Amino acid sequence: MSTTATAHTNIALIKYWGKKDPILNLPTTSSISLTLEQFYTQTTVTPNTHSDQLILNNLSVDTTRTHHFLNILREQLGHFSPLTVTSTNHVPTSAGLASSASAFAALTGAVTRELGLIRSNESLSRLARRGSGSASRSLYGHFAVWHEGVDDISSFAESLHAPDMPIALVVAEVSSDVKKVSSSEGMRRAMTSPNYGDWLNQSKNQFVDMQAAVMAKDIEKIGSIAEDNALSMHALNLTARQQAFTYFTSETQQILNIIQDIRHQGLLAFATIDAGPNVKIITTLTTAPHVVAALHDKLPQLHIETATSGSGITYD
Ligand SMILES: Nc1ncnc2c1ncn2[C@@H]1O[C@H](COP(=O)(O)OP(=O)(O)OP(=O)(O)O)[C@@H](O)[C@H]1O
Ligand SMILES: C[C@@](O)(CCOP(=O)(O)OP(=O)(O)O)CC(=O)O
Repeated sequence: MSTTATAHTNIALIKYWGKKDPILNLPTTSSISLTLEQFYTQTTVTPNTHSDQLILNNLSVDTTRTHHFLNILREQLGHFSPLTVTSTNHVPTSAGLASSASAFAALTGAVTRELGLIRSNESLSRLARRGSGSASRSLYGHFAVWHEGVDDISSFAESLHAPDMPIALVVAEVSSDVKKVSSSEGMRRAMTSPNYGDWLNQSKNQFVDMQAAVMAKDIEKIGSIAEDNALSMHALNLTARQQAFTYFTSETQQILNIIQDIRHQGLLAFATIDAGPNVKIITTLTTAPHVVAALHDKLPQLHIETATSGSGITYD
């Protein structure tokens, strides 16, 4: 007896970068994301008689975070026996490409189904949030919104019910090495920046503007707001009072410069960056090949993949 679920990663256009409650994973801001079709996690859970185990990409790996999360699910859903979690990430792990988002969404779905429970995606999003905040948004396809909320009940994600649009995300993979500063630790440091309060206010306005841009299918506006939001998030890391840091490498900066150049040449291209050096370029389906060509022209070795809007959680 086993159950399999597949969830796609999502890229935040309005970022989650700070926790008002680290135990419940309550964020300091509401966030908006785009789910990606080409990057996903497939997870199978099988009961065993020994202990929780995680087999990730065919390797037996450290189970601490998974075990901790399964215990939260036991608390919330009722006791269940130890599980062998067999998971494949079709996305680099721990490289700021949101493997934890698809991972914890898929795990939440698989466990709930295995227990024979039928829960709404909203309720699953609240559970997934406890594993990794960004996972709350990965239950949904296309554009999702995670409402920051004030407690466990009110902090959930839902679909934005956005219209279809020809949006694409060009992922420039600078490095798939495991990052040195985890998202949780990065947020903790960023919150010590003297600019953090201003960032919260700015994010509130950008959240409203982003929703309007998404509903208007205005990809240029979506890109422009997302780039502003992301760059100011990374400015917090640099200005942290405690252990200031950056996820940027010289290649990250080079890619940002190329994006600026091609934008001046008239191409629709805006950058967003998460907890790692990789750059995701928001563009249109027809412009994406030109963005890829411009990047390869200057950086021939760069690993690039183009992603499109993806679907919500599915079960086998
Ligand atoms: N398929 C999986 N099943 C269970 N746990 C996973 C899986 N994939 C990743 N994880 C857990 O998530 C951690 C990676 O999460 P982390 O938030 O640090 O990085 P990320 O998700 O790649 O990047 P981001 O900060 O953009 O979300 C891994 O160390 C592992 O504990
Ligand atoms: C920069 C981000 O990608 C941060 C994601 O952080 P995580 O969701 O990985 O953090 P934890 O809740 O501590 O697991 C922005 C975002 O996805 O909103």
